[in-house]
Amino acid sequence: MSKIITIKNLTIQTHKKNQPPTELIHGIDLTITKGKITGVVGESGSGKSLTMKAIMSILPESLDAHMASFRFNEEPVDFHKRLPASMIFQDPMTALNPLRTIGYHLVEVIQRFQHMSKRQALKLAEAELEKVGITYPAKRLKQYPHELSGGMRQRVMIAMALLAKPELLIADEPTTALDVTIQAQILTLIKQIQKEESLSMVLVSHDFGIIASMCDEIKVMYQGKIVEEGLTEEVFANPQHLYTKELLKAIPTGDKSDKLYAINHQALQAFMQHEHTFKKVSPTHRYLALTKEVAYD
Ligand SMILES: Nc1ncnc2c1ncn2[C@@H]1O[C@H](COP(=O)(O)OP(=O)(O)OP(=O)(O)O)[C@@H](O)[C@H]1O
Repeated sequence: MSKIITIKNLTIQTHKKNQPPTELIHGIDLTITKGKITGVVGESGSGKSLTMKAIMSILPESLDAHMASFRFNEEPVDFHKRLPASMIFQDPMTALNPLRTIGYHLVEVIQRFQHMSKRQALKLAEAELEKVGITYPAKRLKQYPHELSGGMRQRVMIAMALLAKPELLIADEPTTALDVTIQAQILTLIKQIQKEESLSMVLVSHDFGIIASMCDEIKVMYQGKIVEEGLTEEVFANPQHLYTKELLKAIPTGDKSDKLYAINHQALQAFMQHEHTFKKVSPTHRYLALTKEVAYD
């Protein structure tokens, strides 16, 4: 299967004046398969967002990224260059200007990528809003971000991301801020768009349930490393890394009497302190295994 992204040995560290650097991402190799949805799952702080921002070349200035190589569509590229990729974030409000209408935002993106009059661009914007399931699109174009619901704002973000004609779409916790019903609607929309256009996509979430239901492949991140990766059914049916097993136990079953499962970080910490190497389970499934057998608990 061809890869849209192949990164070798990505390291991200802080660089602050008069302070020793802290390494946040510890030399990961990352591949994203073309035309599929890849899920990146892990708890808050595991490094999911930083890794995605490194792909998009939008890391904050206080951080340095290094990589041994970076390929886009199997071709080497300079990783400081902006790729034909779009990213959707958890909170659409931070990406939308509160003083500008929805129409302004959409026209701005359209005119950045296509030579078109404002009138033509507005027509295209209206059609795009309809495509992402927004009712009364002509009226919405004249409204301001705060006049729309959270779910609708996220639909606008998806429309904006698509109007940039991306070859890769990265959605970073796109539904975390939404309530459950709206969450399901947005996920269905994302899946539908991905299928229709065979778009290459990355979905980032701390929720293994969402990742398992949406994605073709999974990468599990923990403490700045990918600790397990494989096809969804492989990782789900046959988890290998202790952290993956813990995440799977933590998926809520929907049963009200269910107690929230607390991940056993103590055992994990002890485990992670030992030396690791990747071990293959299948050509597509591998995990970070202890180099030597040690008792860690
Ligand atoms: N600008 C920064 N300067 C210093 N440390 C940072 C910076 N941004 C993120 N970090 C740290 O890097 C680690 C990884 O952060 P990252 O945002 O990638 O995590 P995440 O898995 O996406 O979690 P979340 O869902 O909470 O964003 C965290 O420990 C975080 O505190």
